[in-house]
Amino acid sequence: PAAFAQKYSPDWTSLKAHTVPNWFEDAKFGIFIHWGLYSVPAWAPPSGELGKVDMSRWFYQNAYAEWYLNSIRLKDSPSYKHHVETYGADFDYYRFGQAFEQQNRAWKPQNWASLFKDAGARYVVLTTKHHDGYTLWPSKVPNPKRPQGGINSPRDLVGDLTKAVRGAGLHMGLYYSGGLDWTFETRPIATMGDLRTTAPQTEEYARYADAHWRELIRLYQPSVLWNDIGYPKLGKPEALFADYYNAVPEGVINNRFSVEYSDFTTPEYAKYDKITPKKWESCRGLGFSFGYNQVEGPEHVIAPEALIELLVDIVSKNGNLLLNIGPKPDGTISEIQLNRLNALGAWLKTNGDGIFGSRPWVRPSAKTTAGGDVRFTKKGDALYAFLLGRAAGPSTVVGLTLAPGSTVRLSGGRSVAWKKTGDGTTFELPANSPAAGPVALSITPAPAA
Ligand SMILES: C[C@@H]1N[C@H](CNC(=O)CCc2c[nH]c3ccccc23)[C@@H](O)[C@H](O)[C@@H]1O
Repeated sequence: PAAFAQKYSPDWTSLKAHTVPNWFEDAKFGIFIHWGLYSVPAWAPPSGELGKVDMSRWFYQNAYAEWYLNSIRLKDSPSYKHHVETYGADFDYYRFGQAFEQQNRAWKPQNWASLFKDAGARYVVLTTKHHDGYTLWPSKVPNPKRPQGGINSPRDLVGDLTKAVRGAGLHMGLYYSGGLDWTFETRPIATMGDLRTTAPQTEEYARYADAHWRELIRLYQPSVLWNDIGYPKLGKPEALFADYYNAVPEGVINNRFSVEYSDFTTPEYAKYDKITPKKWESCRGLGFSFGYNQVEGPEHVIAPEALIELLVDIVSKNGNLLLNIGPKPDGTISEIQLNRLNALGAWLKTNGDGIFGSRPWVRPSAKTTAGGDVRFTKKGDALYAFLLGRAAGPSTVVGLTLAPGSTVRLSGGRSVAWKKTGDGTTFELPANSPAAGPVALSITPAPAA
């Protein structure tokens, strides 16, 4: 029997030999899931997107519903007011565990797996422990701050979803809040400075976080290590990374372990504006929150067309979109979130050929003479041009020159007439684009530039 090469050793030179596997490059679209005790109150002021709210206000009006515990520790926050009115001032946050554990008994993970598959997602990343310290798997690692327990899900939510997601042919990744754990540090965070000083740095916590990641890798062999908001300085990420890659050769590691090394970067409610050679993944909620927020309405949630255009833009620049869903405690998903997933899935069903398995072209974008936006991807000998907005009728893409005899098709196969003009190439698009979202054209052979 071939000896299993223990290929990686715990040093950066060895780890740098790891390359981003094709499955992650090809995947383009993943589903993030934030599910936990915070899903019970499911309440946050929809104050705006991260990056669009002044940091001096962000923590007091935190739009992230998964930050509920911190928000109710800030006595002049809208969340504290809501908490007192709804549960009473002396209702301890961790008592939400009873409702969460009772309600998720009804949850059927295969329903999520088929929903995400139909949406066109190729991988899933689930929170295993968020900042509140509650673990979504029955961890055997004792929490020294909770000797009496009550911080671990009795049901193996992580394992149940992993099995269902892999059964549907998707990759399974795991999120872990390495940087913050509010069972170790209970001081409220009102500023970015507090965020740094409340990140637990004891040897005890570093051992706890390392042991948790190692338990998760041993139990589930996740395809993605999605650590969040930093890692304790006394933690041993390089040893963790080497053991992880030896156990999961096609695994990928994100850039939030407080070390230089990563397989991919993780702009949050943000994206790059040009082709970025290092693999990246943009994450965001459908609204302003990752955890389910019951007060979010259509005015806070990204529109279907904007969501599809966001994915196309990110893919044209070498990124993936990790789109978050915030489920209710019983595992059901709100109508508006289902609506957006279905819109994206419907568009990808017809137009996904130029998305999945594609790579960036020589340039990511162009304009039409009508001022419309165009995004490019390349796959095999085809160039794909996505005309954003409701492109219809004769549309001229500026600066694009096709070789004579090139074939142009709409996704789904219908051929499209084209001609060279002074500005570029004019395509005779159908008079009205049937479904929402960009018109996708495949052009073979792909022009050189
Ligand atoms: C996927 C999201 N990641 C958040 C942490 N984000 C980051 O560390 C990068 C962006 C960032 C920098 N400083 C912050 C302060 C508050 C929230 C986000 C950030 C988490 O706080 C949030 O709850 C959710 O899990």
